[in-house]
Amino acid sequence: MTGTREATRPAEHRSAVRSLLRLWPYVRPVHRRLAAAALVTVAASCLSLVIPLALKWTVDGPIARREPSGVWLGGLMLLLVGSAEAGLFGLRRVLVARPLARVEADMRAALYAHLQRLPVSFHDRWPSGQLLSRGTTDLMLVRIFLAFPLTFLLVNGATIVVGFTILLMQEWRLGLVLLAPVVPLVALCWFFEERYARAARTAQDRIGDLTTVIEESVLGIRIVKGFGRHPALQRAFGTLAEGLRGIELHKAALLGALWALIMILPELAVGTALVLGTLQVADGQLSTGTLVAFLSTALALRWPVESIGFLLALTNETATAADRYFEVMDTAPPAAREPRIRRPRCAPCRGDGGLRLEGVEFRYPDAPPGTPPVLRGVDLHIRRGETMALVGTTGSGKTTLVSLIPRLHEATAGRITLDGTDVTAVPRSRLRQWVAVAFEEPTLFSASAGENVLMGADDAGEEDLDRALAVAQAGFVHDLPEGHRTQVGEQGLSLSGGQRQRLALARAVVGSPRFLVLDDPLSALDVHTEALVENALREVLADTTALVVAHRPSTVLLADRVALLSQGRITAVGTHYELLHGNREYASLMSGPKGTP
Ligand SMILES: Nc1ncnc2c1ncn2[C@@H]1O[C@H](COP(=O)(O)OP(=O)(O)OP(=O)(O)O)[C@@H](O)[C@H]1O
Repeated sequence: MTGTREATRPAEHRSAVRSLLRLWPYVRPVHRRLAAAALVTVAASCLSLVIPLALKWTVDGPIARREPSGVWLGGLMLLLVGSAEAGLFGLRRVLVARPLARVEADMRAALYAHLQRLPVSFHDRWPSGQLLSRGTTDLMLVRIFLAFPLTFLLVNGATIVVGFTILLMQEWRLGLVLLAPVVPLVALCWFFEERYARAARTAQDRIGDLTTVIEESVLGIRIVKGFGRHPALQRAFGTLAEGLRGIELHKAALLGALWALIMILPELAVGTALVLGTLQVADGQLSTGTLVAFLSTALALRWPVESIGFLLALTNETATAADRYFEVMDTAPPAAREPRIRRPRCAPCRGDGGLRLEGVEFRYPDAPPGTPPVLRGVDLHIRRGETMALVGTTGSGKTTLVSLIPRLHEATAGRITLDGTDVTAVPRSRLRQWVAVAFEEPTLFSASAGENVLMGADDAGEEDLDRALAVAQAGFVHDLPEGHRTQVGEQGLSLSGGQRQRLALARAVVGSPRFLVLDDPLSALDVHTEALVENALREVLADTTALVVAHRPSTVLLADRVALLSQGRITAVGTHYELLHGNREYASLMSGPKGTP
């Protein structure tokens, strides 16, 4: 269902640090807050190292001298240090919560805006679940990393350095014993990093695949139920989920092994230091207080050392999340082809009015190599104010051709002009104001019926809405419980197919566009409603240059002329009756299998 797509291709080799550094532009606005939080955390952690020193002072001083008042003072010191430590950790949370929510929101907004700019061909290639998981789970990982592992990697690193300095100053030989595991631990982390990164990448990609499957089965629930496909889908989903479970177990095994070794090596060192220290105390080379302080410091360093394992794991997962995020962000919207400077072949404007396609060629980017382009050498001129029907066998490239006009896809050769202006020379925002589209598959959004229609024009008001609903014969909207303010549900699924098509048509005509591109927009209507829509459309189309993909004679009759698309080229242009009598392929298309027009 999801297949091997460009989206799920893991990066060959990457550096976690380089991946994380790419987050800097988003973190920069809040870096002072994060730095303040890190400083507060360092202070809190260092305070925890003061506790063993207070213990040493109490053991070697008041306890050894049997002074109860001194013991109370030692207790008070410990209480104050502990309270200050707790207060500082609380302050850290306050400092990071708001700025990090900002970072996550900004990254998500940037991703969403970028997805809107990316061409349809990108969305054809990327499964929606992969994009969803990158905009949700991956960004959540980034926020958690900035809030917790990043600070604690720095803070625990600083605590370890300060702690070992104190240990070496107290008793350098015992300090070296505790430092001994550092070399094997570094080697271990290096070994672990690469393996864990690979597992983390696979797991995060699988989550994207699972999201795609869930989304597809929820959106296609009618087909799933209608064909009784739920057991098969359940099995397919189970296989994917089982695969993810296996990868998560592999990650847990890697993390478990690393954690065990990270815990055991320092414990062995502490045990050795305890034995050696006790011998030194027995020989009178070391005071009891110093040994207590030494061991308390060593124990206080347990958490910073032990936490390195899972902090590295979280860091790795975040680097993977950052990679996945930037894979989308790095996909540049295709640069608009420069319009070729050409002398118009006919008198300026007169011949160039309307919609003109010259030598247009198109090949889908993911088409198998060696296959011919879907469109090649397409020449077509629709005069200003004219309505042209586009007819062709199924799969001949009609939808592809009309999608080139509003630049949903970019023509790979040739040029398209609107009233003499090359479409590639017009900013997309203006192009979308000039050209309105409606497709056979009407797409509605989770909004009210009116909002769905008004999406077709920036400045349209209630009057335009009523006119557009009338043209599209979408009067049913007024009978909905809350009129045009009624919510139509996700993808408009609370409406019938014909109702959805009429709303999509109303959206196309609401802005009275100069150019209208309709891809078989009446296919779901009954004959009676289709005739009413056509009558109303005729009025709209009188002022508009329109290209209408048509399969049925009734839709073709809307048009002034008809163009026949065959084998990727326009092979005939004329009125419906001219082609019906003069072109066999057209006659056969319009008459159906029995050959009766
Ligand atoms: N995203 C895509 N990637 C690769 N090939 C595609 C893509 N979309 C369509 N095609 C191929 O392009 C060809 C033309 O498809 P298109 O949808 O334009 O045909 P059509 O004439 O509109 O068909 P119909 O009348 O059935 O709607 C088909 O062979 C189709 O398989």
